[in-house]
Amino acid sequence: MQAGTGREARLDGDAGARMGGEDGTAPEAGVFAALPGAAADAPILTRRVALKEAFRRFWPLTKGDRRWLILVLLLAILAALAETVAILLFAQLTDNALQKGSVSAFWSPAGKWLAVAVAGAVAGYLGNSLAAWTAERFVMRLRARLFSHLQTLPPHFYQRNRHGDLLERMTGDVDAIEELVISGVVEASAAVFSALFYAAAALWLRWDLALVTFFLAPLFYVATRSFTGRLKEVSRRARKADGAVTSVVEEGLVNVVLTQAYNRQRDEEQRLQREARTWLRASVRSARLNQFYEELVEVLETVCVLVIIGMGAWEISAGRMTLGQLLAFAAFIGYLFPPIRNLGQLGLTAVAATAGAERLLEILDAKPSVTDPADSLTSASESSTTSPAADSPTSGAKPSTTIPPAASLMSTAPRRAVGEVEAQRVTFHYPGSRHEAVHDLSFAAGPGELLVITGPSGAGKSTLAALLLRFYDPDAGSIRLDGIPLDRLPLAQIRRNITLLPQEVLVLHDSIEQNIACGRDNATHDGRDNVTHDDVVRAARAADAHGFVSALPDGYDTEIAPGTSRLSGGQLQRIAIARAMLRDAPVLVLDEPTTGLDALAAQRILAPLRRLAEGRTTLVITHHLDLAADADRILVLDDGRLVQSGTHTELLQRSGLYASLFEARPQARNGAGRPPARAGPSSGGRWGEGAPYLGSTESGSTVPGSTESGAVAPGATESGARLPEPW
Ligand SMILES: Nc1ncnc2c1ncn2[C@@H]1O[C@H](COP(=O)(O)OP(=O)(O)OP(=O)(O)O)[C@@H](O)[C@H]1O
Repeated sequence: MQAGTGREARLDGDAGARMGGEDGTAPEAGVFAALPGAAADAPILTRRVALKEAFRRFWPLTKGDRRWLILVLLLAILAALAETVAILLFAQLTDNALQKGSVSAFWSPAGKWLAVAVAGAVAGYLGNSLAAWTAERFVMRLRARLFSHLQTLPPHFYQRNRHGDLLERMTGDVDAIEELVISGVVEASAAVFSALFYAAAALWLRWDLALVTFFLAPLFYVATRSFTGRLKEVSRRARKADGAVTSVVEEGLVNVVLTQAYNRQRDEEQRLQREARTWLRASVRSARLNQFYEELVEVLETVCVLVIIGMGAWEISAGRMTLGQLLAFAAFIGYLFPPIRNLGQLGLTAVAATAGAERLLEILDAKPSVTDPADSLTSASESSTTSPAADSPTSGAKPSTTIPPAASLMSTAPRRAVGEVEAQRVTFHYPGSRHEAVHDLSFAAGPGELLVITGPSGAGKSTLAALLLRFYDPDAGSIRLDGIPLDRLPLAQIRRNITLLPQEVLVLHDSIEQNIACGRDNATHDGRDNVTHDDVVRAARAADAHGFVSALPDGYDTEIAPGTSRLSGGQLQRIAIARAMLRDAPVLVLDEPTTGLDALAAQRILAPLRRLAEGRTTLVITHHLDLAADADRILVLDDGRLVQSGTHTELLQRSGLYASLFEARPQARNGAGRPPARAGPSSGGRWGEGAPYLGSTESGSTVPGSTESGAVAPGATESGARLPEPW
């Protein structure tokens, strides 16, 4: 509940200018001044927000706590009233007890003074405690609101905005808004009431002297006004500088391995120093401005006090005033200064907080790229008879020929889809980019089918995965699940039925058990509502993860965290497979499941992947063409277009991109380009199961040279040096 000087003291000079360009953060406003809602398409843009608008946008968050705010105000009024009465009692004591030297005249006013002081102290204590509680609740609510909004924003929003800056917005800027909306309102109201009481008491004592003093009040106003503009600018830059420093620190921590491996410590330190210098300049400038303002107000107060004492001396000498009255009058005027000074300071704090408001509104105004369809519940019956694609504004596709009854999928209740996936003439470009990442792409896949999607880097494979999960809607064409366009399905329903295994295994900061359990919907971070330990172990066994997890000292309770995982890439991949097993969705999208794994580790995840894919519609995005050999169909993409489709054998027979990619793969370049034979009945299925060097499985077969615990057996290396054959 401080008037904000402490926070501003951390602010900076010219961070904004730098951040606009080189370091990839939000540019200054000017030509970039953004329309509300446009921010998801580009780095967050700065839109100037007036104090009134900032207040209007955030005030609704106080709903539910407004009665407490009123109580805080009443307590503040009570405390100010107690202070006023105490000063009057002090005047009484001076005149009746001190000046006359009468001890008997001391007790009554002294007793009253003590009672009033205690009442004031209780009111002050309760008021401040309640104010702090309300303020923190506001902060929690605002942070939750921001966090939940951030979670709806599309992947490119995070690619284009620095995480550190977003973190700073979630912390520093949220605090600034609290100072504006809660502390600001409470302190300003308390200051107004205190000022009114003291002014009224001063007028009551000597209205003529009081009026003379009040004439000096505009001086305070002028002083405050002259600082407002400058402080707002410095605060705006400082908030950005805070974000830049946090970003550099966060990126430094994430990239610590790169930093150490490439001896980049000095570069990183210099980067931090550059941002810190910018922050330092703003911080010092802000502190100087605030201090200058404080000192100016002190001088003005001294002028006022000297005027009062001068007038008081004249009045006492003329016998028109007692010493007690003069002291009380001086006290009231003296007490009047802090609330007035507070009001001025609060004005500056509020102005500074608008810089934080601008940064938060930029996030809140960024729109998710996709939302739940408004009519997903009501249109269930209609969608079973006509093609919803026909009237979908985003769809340029022809109506689907067969639309199955879809009511179950259209409902928000978790229902299992059959798993028919169909893309119809899908075209898409990323927001802010002119290049079409996917162009006129069509394909279909059903349960039990394995589709491999391959192509050179940048061909649009991962984009297709993003479209399938409906992170984005196509610009033209449609993607359907069980015949229903994705944009007609609730998002939760799509993601319940289509599981994505992204390239990079995503890990929660939690136990391995929870990292697997979170695959099931509503399995909370710390609760296991609908997942038992046995479920987790079963999934881990099927993913060939149980062995190495059990071998860890803390087993399933072993804590892992993003970026600091104690597990190898292959082990993490198997945790992700166990998670997907538990999720048990009818459609699977595997984006480069073997990325970053050496040949042996890649081989070890094939069997669990095969078990995972069983009976599901599986789309595997991969450069790893040995995975493609057993696919039912291979789609070859190039520059967003489908250029070839067929089985491995068919595509090899036709010369074309697939054959070139297959020939160019590392194993082929090493002179071992023999395509793996399609698994026959004896080998038991797809993806090389039954190959002699296949990784160990929970059923007990063991890979030569490797152990289930992840340890490397004698004579073999993790890099697969002993791998007998290319696969
Ligand atoms: N967020 C984005 N904003 C703009 N363009 C993007 C974005 N993400 C990808 N692209 C572009 O879309 C095209 C397809 O990218 P995509 O990541 O889908 O390729 P890919 O085939 O998965 O590549 P890789 O095999 O290297 O992962 C590329 O030209 C890429 O530059």
